[in-house]
Amino acid sequence: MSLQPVMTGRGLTKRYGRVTAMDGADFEVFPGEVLAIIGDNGAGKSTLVKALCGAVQIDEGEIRLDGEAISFSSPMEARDAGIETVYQNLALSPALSIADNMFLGREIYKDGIAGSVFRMLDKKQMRDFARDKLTELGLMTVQSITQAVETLSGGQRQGVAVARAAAFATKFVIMDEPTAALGVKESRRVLELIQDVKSRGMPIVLISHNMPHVFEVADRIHIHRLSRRHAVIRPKDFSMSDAVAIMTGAMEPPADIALPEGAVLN
Ligand SMILES: Nc1ncnc2c1ncn2[C@@H]1O[C@H](COP(=O)(O)OP(=O)(O)OP(=O)(O)O)[C@@H](O)[C@H]1O
Repeated sequence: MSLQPVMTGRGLTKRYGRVTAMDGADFEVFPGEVLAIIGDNGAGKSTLVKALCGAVQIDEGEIRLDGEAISFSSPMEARDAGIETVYQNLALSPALSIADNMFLGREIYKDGIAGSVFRMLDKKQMRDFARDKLTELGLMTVQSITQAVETLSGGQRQGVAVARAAAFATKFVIMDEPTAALGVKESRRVLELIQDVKSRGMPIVLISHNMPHVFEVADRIHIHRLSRRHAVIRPKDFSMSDAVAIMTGAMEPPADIALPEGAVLN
């Protein structure tokens, strides 16, 4: 049996009035890999991942999840299907606790009438789950799970966002510039987290402008150029300057899309 992609996009097109943000873009992510997406400003990377996670609706093309054609009308639907997104601007509520943030929008209610009628939250279960997930990823350095997110450092907040995504994703996690706002030490921790999440078998799609970070963690690099996929390379086959040259059009892209071992494209 060949390795099948978790998600594929074919001919994805998105127009905003006269601007074509995505123009026949292809995409695929396979089980167990970190797929980085790079491209110049305005190349259409964000539009692509927004289409994959239901935040943008495509005008043309087809998206398949585990081989089934899907069309998410909201990020909530993509989340329900097992695709979690960690946004650059951290979609956390600062005033809420770590545990409450982890369960934002998917709170656990108490059993019986207390939950079904009076909508009482099962705070203990949520706290225990949040603590377990943060501990699993080596993130329980915070004093308490009931601590407000606004009291955490940028790196710790990013940790909570990654732990939340890793805890609930069943298909893959999308990370949009997860290290952009962080210092050197905090970025390092996030890169380790990416490796940890990958080692649990969860694929990651990582948008980043940071070439050293991309080359450190990616198994494959999807290069986006002029609103579509231009190339897919393996970091071990190319240098960072080659990747940038392909991205800017200064170097011809390789003829073939690099695939994980054992994978075929239909
Ligand atoms: N909501 C929108 N309305 C109008 N134009 C848009 C919208 N979103 C994106 N665009 C345009 O589509 C193109 C692709 O944008 P996109 O944000 O996907 O690029 P990007 O590769 O993620 O860029 P960056 O690296 O700067 O974040 C750009 O020309 C952008 O101005």
